[in-house]
Amino acid sequence: MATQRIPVILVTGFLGSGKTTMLNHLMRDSTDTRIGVIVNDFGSINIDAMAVAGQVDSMIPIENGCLCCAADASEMDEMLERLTDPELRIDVVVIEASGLAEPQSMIRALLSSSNERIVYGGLVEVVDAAEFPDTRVRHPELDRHVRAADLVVLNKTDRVAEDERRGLLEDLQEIAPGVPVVTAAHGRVDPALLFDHRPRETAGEDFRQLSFADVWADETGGADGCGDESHGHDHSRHLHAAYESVEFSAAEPLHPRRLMDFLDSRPVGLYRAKGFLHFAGAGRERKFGLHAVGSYLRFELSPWERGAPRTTQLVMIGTGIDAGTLTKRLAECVAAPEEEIDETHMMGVLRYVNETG
Ligand SMILES: Nc1nc2c(ncn2[C@@H]2O[C@H](COP(=O)(O)OP(=O)(O)OP(=O)(O)O)[C@@H](O)[C@H]2O)c(=O)[nH]1
Repeated sequence: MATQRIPVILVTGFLGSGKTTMLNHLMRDSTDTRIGVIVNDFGSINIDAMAVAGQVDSMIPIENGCLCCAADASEMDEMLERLTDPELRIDVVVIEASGLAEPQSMIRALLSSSNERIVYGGLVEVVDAAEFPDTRVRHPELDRHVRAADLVVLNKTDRVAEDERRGLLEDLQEIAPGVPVVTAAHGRVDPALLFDHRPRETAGEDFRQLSFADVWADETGGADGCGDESHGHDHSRHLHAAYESVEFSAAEPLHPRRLMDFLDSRPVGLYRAKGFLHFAGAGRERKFGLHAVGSYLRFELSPWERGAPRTTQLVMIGTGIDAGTLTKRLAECVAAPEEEIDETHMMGVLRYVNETG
């Protein structure tokens, strides 16, 4: 008899490429599908989980680390066990990996899962059209990630000119011949590309017949860059081996001008910053979502949740960043109670407010 198994889809992509944005779009656009989500944040404050919460049928956040390493098969199994509890009636599970995860390690963990209620549903790699050429130079291993994908989403096409977009499509075809690529702005892809609107009858058949050999095989010589002694991996080749995260929280509101000074002179190694800001003065009534990716900076405004504490929570991710200096500089952005802060102090911030966000 055919078994009805729940597809598990992996969403990977470098820091800030738009994974959470796409996930939120998918959830908004798939009201007839019950989606369970596992969100893996690299830092210890769950910014991504906060951005996804409320839209999803069930979610398990995993913070501080990279699922590709944290998840040996049994750990991954435990999380999937919870999400695939028949009582939750989940149709599809989406795992949003951290921006530094190794896709192939995650595929391997999924394929070796002993959970009989799931089936590997494929890998979606989100590519940041604006940043990819530079990021690829710094991290040639991204090519391997693209090759592991079943679908590549070339996101942020609104940030590149038409000829750049065409050039990127050609590059992606060269890197991963035959892997389908869809272009998107703000992660708006058709959910049907990722999952059926109703649960599929798999009859034991995988979405894509990936074998262990596929997962291990790679043009770079067979390794996926992951693996401890016990299964022959070398974690030092993982993207996240070179990155570190620094968290900052403050209960007291920030001075908007000092915060902008900090952001304008952020160290080059600080590639990604995200979180929520609580400003003193004219901006105090709104929650400012902060997103920095490379040189890109945006604030997304939203109301503070009723009854929720107004605080600042930030995660910064980069290479060669000095935690002590960053924390000290941010602490200096906290406004003193006697400081007068008016609209003019907010002007630097408002230049980066996302009108569509
Ligand atoms: N202009 C533009 N901005 C985008 C697009 N997609 C996402 N963004 C913005 O890019 C920033 C990062 O997006 P996220 O969805 O948080 O990226 P992510 O891949 O989940 O980030 P990490 O989890 O930190 O790796 C946010 O400010 C988004 O609003 C897009 O297509 N165009």
